[in-house]
Amino acid sequence: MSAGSNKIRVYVRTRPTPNFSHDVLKFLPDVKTINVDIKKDIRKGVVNNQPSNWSFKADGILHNATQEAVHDTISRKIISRAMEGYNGTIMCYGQTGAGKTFTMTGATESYKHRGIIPRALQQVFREIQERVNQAITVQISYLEIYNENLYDLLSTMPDCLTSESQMTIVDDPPGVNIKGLSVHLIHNEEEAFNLLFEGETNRIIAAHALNKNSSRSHCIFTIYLESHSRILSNAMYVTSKVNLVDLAGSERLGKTWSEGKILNEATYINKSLSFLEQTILALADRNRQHVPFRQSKLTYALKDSLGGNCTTILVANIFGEVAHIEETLSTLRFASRMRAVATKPVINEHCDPVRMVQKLELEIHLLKQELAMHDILVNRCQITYEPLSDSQIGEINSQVHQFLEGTLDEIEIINIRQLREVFSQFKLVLKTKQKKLYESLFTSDLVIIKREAGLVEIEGQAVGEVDGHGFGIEVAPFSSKPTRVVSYKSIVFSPLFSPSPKKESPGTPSPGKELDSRSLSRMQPLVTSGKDLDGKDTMQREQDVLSTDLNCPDSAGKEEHSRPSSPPNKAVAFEEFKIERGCEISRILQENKSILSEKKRTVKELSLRINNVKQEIDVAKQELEGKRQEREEQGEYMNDGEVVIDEEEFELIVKLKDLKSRYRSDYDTLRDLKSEILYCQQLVEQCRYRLLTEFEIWYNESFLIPEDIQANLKGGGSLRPGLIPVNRVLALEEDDHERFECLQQELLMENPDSVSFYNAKMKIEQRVSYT
Ligand SMILES: Nc1ncnc2c1ncn2[C@@H]1O[C@H](COP(=O)(O)OP(=O)(O)OP(=O)(O)O)[C@@H](O)[C@H]1O
Repeated sequence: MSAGSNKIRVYVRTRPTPNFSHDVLKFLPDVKTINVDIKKDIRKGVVNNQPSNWSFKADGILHNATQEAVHDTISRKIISRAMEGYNGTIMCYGQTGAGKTFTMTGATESYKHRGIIPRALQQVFREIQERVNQAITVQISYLEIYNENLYDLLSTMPDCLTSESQMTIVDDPPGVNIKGLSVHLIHNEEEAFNLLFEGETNRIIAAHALNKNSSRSHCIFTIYLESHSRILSNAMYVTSKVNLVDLAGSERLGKTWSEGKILNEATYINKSLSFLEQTILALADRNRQHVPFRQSKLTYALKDSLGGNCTTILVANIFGEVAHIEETLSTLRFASRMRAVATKPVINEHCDPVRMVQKLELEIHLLKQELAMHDILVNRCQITYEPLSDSQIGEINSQVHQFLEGTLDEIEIINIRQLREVFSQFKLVLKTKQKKLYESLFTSDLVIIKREAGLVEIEGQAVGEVDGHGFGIEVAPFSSKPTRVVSYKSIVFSPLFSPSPKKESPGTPSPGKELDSRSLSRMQPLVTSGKDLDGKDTMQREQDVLSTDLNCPDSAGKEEHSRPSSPPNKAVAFEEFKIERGCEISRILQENKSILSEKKRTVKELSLRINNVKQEIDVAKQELEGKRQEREEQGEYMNDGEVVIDEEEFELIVKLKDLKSRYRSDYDTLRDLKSEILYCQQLVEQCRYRLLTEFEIWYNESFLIPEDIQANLKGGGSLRPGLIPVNRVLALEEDDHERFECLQQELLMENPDSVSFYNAKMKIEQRVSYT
């Protein structure tokens, strides 16, 4: 959180003196402007043409101000903001003896004259008491920079383990830290003051002419604050640090009459202050890319405070006597430059990982309770929400496979975790399939493609074979299939009820498969089981054929002809039969044969086409394999884990897919056509059988069975055609005929339903006897 961009604020504080030069230093009524008017005779050695009037701007002038006023004006607000997470820095700059230490620390022997540090510490603990909703911890450290060396002013404390040599300045974003500097946790004012005074005692002080207690070093007293909310259970907390800096006095070496060690110190002090000034100049110059913080320990240690994310205030301590006007001018110039430096205070907010985990755990616990209550209300008590075990994941994997195979209708979703796992398993299956499919494009085995597509595996078979049943294109000729060869001589009588074709016979179209209805409708079955193709039942069609025969114009005439003394040649009679009495059956047979041969021709053409496609597939696969090898030899391009192929290879893959699609389509057509052919063959056979049977009946009746017996077989007679075996009928004497008639009547009386049974039995016997 940023509080916006600010400039370093500057306050001028004067050391009270009865000899204050009001003529030279004039504070304007706005209490922000200082005019310096130096009379030429005051500035000895100054060239006359140099300016002798200056005007300096400050954010406030604390002339003869009390310690309390100084604290109220300068440090109170910084401490308050530090409690909220903003860093703050207060620096005292000025010539030696101008009152820097007095401002910062104050007179340690006088409570009334205590400086900013003790007052800040007091304010911190008072605010802690007031901020009951915050748990604030306070720590302090006290660093001294003397002759470019770092010293821990609190290292003499019992709990301090740091030695001087271990301290280094570390630029550790977002701030600078003094590694090795002891930081002390304090719980109240008293502990804080103890440490302050301890530090003051350890401060290196060397007396010189201007200040008998002159501090010859830069001191940084730091207060560290960390604030957590007592109300909110969130894991956010703020930290801040307040640097209270008492710089060593700027001085003119000649003026302080320093010599020896003191002179050496003064050199260091002036050097570091000079670097501080250069740093300030660099910070104030917006065009400067580099700010030389590291050229002195002081600037490096104050890197955060100078132009960082910190509220910074400079106290320009001046000693307003005429004798110190040059130092005063120098201090005011420095202060003016400081006012040009921008700072950007930012709240230091952090997240406590431990508290965050605790908070989230608590929230999870509460949500689980809510969920459990919800499940009880909707009768889902058996549901658990723990992470899935390996066996549960395995079960989900199995369910997904069953679902995809169709053996499982649906996967019951019980919770989000399970749902996510289901999707994950689907993804896994999909990726595996994709990988296999891709690989299959480069294999020479067509079988893998068919398996992926859910088609029948035809590995090791000739093209056109189905499941190894030897249904080969141009491989297994139809003639090799068992066909019923009906001998002209073997059939002598037509059964009223011929055996029905088996429903599941190879030649019968499989259920759900539509045959070529146009060509099949032209096929004319003579005998089928139940209903035939045009909806007539078997008995009806049988009667139609018989009636066709009876209606034949020549047949009636033939009956009128006188019977020849000896039976004619059967072959000649058969040819005659086909033209006359059996003309209709013969015509149907010829039509069926013609349809059959047409379908066989189509099969032949289709087989040739399939073989050609197969050859094209083989060629395409060879080319694709060549491309793949070439790609592997030249090194493969990868993109997101996928192999990149060139356009030619892609076109080959597409072509191969197209050819395989055509192959599958033609293959399916061929399979259906083969079923139709087998069915047609059955019809042709049935037709042929019927023709021969009818001929035998006609031939027997016309030339072999005596006429008196035939009279009994006709309508109104006691015997019906086919009821009695011909050989037996022919062998019966008159009495036997009567007895047989009686026996038959008895049997029919006893069991009328036995007619069909005896009828069929007799026909078989008749056929055997004629054979
Ligand atoms: N505002 C003041 N009111 C009363 N006495 C003061 C004030 N400012 C300074 N003094 C006195 O002036 C003397 C010098 O002050 P101080 O030690 O604070 O100067 P300094 O700037 O810190 O000098 P140095 O840089 O040498 O340490 C001290 O004895 C101090 O008590």
